[in-house]
Amino acid sequence: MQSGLNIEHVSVRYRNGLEALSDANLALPPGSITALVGVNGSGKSTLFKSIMGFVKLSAGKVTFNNVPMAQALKANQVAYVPQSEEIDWQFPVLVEDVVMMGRYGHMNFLRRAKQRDRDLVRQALTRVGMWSCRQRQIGELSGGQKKRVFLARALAQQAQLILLDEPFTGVDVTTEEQIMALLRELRQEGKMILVATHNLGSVPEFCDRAALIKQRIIAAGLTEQVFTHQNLQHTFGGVLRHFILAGKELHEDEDTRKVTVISDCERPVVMYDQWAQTPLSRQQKLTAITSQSEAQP
Ligand SMILES: Nc1ncnc2c1ncn2[C@@H]1O[C@H](COP(=O)(O)OP(=O)(O)OP(=O)(O)O)[C@@H](O)[C@H]1O
Repeated sequence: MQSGLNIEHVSVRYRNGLEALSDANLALPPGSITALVGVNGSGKSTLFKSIMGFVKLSAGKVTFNNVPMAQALKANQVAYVPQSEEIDWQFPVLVEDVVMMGRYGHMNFLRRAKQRDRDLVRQALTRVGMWSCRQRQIGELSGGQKKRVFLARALAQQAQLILLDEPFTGVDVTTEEQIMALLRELRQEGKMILVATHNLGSVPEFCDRAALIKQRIIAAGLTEQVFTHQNLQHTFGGVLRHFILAGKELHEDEDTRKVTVISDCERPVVMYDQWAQTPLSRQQKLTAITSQSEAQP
């Protein structure tokens, strides 16, 4: 079997009888960032919870580097950054204490931090640009700052597999780009990252792989192979909007290439002709979207 994360034939049925995941299969190789994309209620969080052992599997198994997931979790190899709504921000705790929680699994039951733990907390907070906020209460921070603190906790944990549930919700473009840059660095270091996101437009920018989910994994693999119009349409059904821009609406010269814009209402995916050919810059994307709205009265 391949090293990395392997999810094989996993099904999850909640107590109310709803089958949120059905025969899901997904593999994450070392040194990769995989986007997990699907509509609300398609099973993204349930998939995370089944990796973390928070829900009982009704069928299938999850392994990490060829050992059962429970063993990998015990060895602190997995960090989970949940959706912001799942965290109690009223809980009075300092930023540096949140990050130190990433070290708990490496400490004995007395949870007394050693110098190495403190060094890793400092390095992690510095890396996400939050060291100067270390003495602040977590609840006082902005949405983007909170996300960075939770990312720092995952860094301090030195996890091999990092699960991020909607890391870009409520985050400005600068913070989004900082988070993406950090994730790329982590990929270089050989880590595996699974990111649930509704931000379709950012997926080709930083995810080398993608998995489309709708109770089952509809398609998974290299982003350019998975992120096709047909697969996205199947995943999003009627929710998806799709425009093709060409001719005078797009070009003032003889360039005949088309731009395809696919959106589920957050940031759209923009493809210039054959999409793997020419990734567009942010400015080009904005221009394309503006041209579209001007072109459609
Ligand atoms: N604890 C639970 N008990 C019963 N049903 C649940 C429970 N948690 C989730 N569900 C249901 O399982 C399905 C999948 O939910 P899940 O939270 O995994 O979706 P999601 O893709 O993460 O959605 P979103 O994009 O809105 O975060 C939904 O129909 C949801 O209502």
